[in-house]
Amino acid sequence: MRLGCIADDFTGATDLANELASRGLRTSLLFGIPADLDLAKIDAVVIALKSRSIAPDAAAEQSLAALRWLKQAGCERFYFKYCSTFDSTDAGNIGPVLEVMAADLGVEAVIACPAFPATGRTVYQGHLFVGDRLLNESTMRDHPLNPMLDADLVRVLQRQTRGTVGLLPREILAAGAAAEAMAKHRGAGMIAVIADAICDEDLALLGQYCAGVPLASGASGLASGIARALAPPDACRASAPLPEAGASRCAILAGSCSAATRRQAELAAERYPSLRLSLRAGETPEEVVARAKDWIDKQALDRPLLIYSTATPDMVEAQRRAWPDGASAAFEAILAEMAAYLFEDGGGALIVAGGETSGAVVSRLGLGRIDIGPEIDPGVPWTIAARDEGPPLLLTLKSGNFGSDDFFLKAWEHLDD
Ligand SMILES: Nc1ncnc2c1ncn2[C@@H]1O[C@H](COP(=O)(O)OP(=O)(O)O)[C@@H](O)[C@H]1O
Ligand SMILES: O=C(O)[C@@H](O)C(=O)COP(=O)(O)O
Repeated sequence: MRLGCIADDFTGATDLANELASRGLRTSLLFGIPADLDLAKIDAVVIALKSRSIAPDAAAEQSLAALRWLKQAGCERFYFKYCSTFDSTDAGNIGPVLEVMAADLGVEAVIACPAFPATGRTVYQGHLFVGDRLLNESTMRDHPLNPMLDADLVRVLQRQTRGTVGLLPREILAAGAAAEAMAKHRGAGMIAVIADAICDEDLALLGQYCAGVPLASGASGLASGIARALAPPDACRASAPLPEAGASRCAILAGSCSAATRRQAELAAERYPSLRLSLRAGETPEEVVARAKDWIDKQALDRPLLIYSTATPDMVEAQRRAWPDGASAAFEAILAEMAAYLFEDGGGALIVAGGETSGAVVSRLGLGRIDIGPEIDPGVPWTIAARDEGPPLLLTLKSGNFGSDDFFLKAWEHLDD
């Protein structure tokens, strides 16, 4: 049974592929829809889209194209991966994408569960917690693109869908009555059902149910539960060894303004040469790129460089006042140019922090697929991107809110092991 997955951003896609690989599924991670691919030895395919924060129609259209490609590639079970903090707005894009995928597969009552206990995301009575806080009381309320102001996921998803959204409470799951309850939801014509899960055992139970139906959705925690049901019980992690990074460049490019990345960047700035980016009033992104290139040219390349636009909510607000015309998109483009300047000709090791930022960087570098390597922290592996010419690029796409405070330091230590 081959699993076909669509992820709505690039860090989410590596997180998902990392979980599937750690359950023993031989997983291929593709950026966009490939022209062709040999899937002979592949158990799971993840297509990464940059569809989280685009217009809902475009997200639905791209996801449908990916779903059709996965079907034709022999996948029989499908998974839609979104953020464990349910990043979306009242317009979408979780609801519109779910509806279009469900319609294409002819299914109702799709499970939606963003729980990922390894990173503190749990769902209880349909409410999403980040650590010990409700979602709307967590730092996600200040996200620059998708501020999350409501923790009641039934309500949140209902605002994004035409069909009705229901709830599968933990009590029913724990009593082994999920299949029966879901049959009733399907009979009632529900489009999606938010499922509770507060631990990996809940996700294993939910995964057993989801492995038997065509479509499920959530973060990488539920995908791991599904992989657990699909993989042989004695399977071990299916990931690639890291090749030598070589003597070439190392850099951290951070565009995430999430709390974890702010702490990580602060610590790394004490250790490595660092450049904080900002857009002054009246300045063009090209001028910022030129300044940053000058700075890079003056650095020795024997230590990682940190280049970041990471900022506190107050700084983001001030930045938007100084540069009201799309500062977020501009920083994505600037960091993508930095990646191209440093890594276009292959080789080296690059960490990118932030989902949208990763999408911009990977697209600028023209990477088509990567292999999953060893895990650094929950949800964040090193990956290996083969290039047409020269040595591969070692790449980490770090979700904004993932990783310990010393993540950036720890990631390089992995390469020295
Ligand atoms: N100083 C800043 N001011 C305004 N927007 C910023 C700033 N720095 C980064 N951004 C933008 O914030 C967004 C962060 O999103 P993303 O990269 O997905 O991070 P995360 O993984 O934390 O969600 C990006 O669009 C990025 O360009
Ligand atoms: O599920 C998660 O939290 C991550 O896999 C993810 O999607 C993170 O997105 P960003 O925070 O935008 O990097």
